[in-house]
Amino acid sequence: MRIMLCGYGQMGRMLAGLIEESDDLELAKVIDADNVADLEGDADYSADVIIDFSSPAIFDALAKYVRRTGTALVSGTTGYEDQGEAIKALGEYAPVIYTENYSVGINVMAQAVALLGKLLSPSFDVEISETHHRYKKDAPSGTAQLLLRAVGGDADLTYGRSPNDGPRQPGQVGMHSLRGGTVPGEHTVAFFGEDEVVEITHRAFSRRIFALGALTAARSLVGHTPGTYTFAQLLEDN
Ligand SMILES: NC(=O)C1=CN([C@@H]2O[C@H](COP(=O)(O)OP(=O)(O)OC[C@H]3O[C@@H](n4cnc5c(N)ncnc54)[C@H](OP(=O)(O)O)[C@@H]3O)[C@@H](O)[C@H]2O)C=CC1
Ligand SMILES: O=C(O)C1=N[C@H](C(=O)O)C[C@H](O)C1
Repeated sequence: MRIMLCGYGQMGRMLAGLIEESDDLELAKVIDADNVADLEGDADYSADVIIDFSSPAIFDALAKYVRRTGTALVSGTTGYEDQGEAIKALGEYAPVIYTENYSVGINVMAQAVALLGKLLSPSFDVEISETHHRYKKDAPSGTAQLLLRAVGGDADLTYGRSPNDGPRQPGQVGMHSLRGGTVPGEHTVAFFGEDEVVEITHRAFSRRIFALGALTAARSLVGHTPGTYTFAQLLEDN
């Protein structure tokens, strides 16, 4: 399977290493900030799939390429205003998957959190916290927003605490971001009740889980007709 990588940062380089080590994968092209123009004109790198871990800034050029060539797209880039909705719309032209997190653990945690939200709301207050490495550009993380959707939170009611905020308002969901060191990604959803707390945490010990998840999605996506697929659907193929 021929893979075009968009973004050659921490994720892009890890994916390139895994492609190099594998027998069935081949690197067709690398697009980075300095050669985005390579996507334009009549360029076609005969890739079976594009894997994108870059920046929302690439979206227009990438979308044009997908519409023109119909190449399957696995996208994990976060920081989009609309959390990937525009990427998902490319499903009209190619098989597409967008998720803010390609780990199996977060996929299952989102389902667990949805159940806890249903069982514990509205009497329990919900707070979401995430910790990432010092280089991460966006906050809150895409995964924190995925978990907020899962727990049934309303984005208009999210807040971060500051000194004069006063008491916590009913129905609000706290979103808290910590940045430092080399943490690949930690997410906690806490449900605070009267004299009790339920917490569920996912810790990534390496970016490898995201890269392997993206490759699993890519292998599965390539056999599909145009459309938008979820990570859960593609995992079922394995
Ligand atoms: N869904 C998931 O499971 C995961 C998602 N992510 C997300 O993936 C993205 C990348 O993460 P990571 O690799 O750690 O970040 P890095 O900052 O290490 O890498 C980003 C790469 O994208 C490049 N880039 C920046 N702007 C553009 C552009 N306009 N066009 C093409 N390339 C561009 C950067 O180039 P340059 O260095 O020259 O600026 C860099 O090579 C982030 O949004 C992150 O949140 C990360 C891990 C897992
Ligand atoms: O930037 C990262 O590193 C990560 N970003 C994703 C996010 O924003 O949720 C996924 C993972 O947590 C790592």
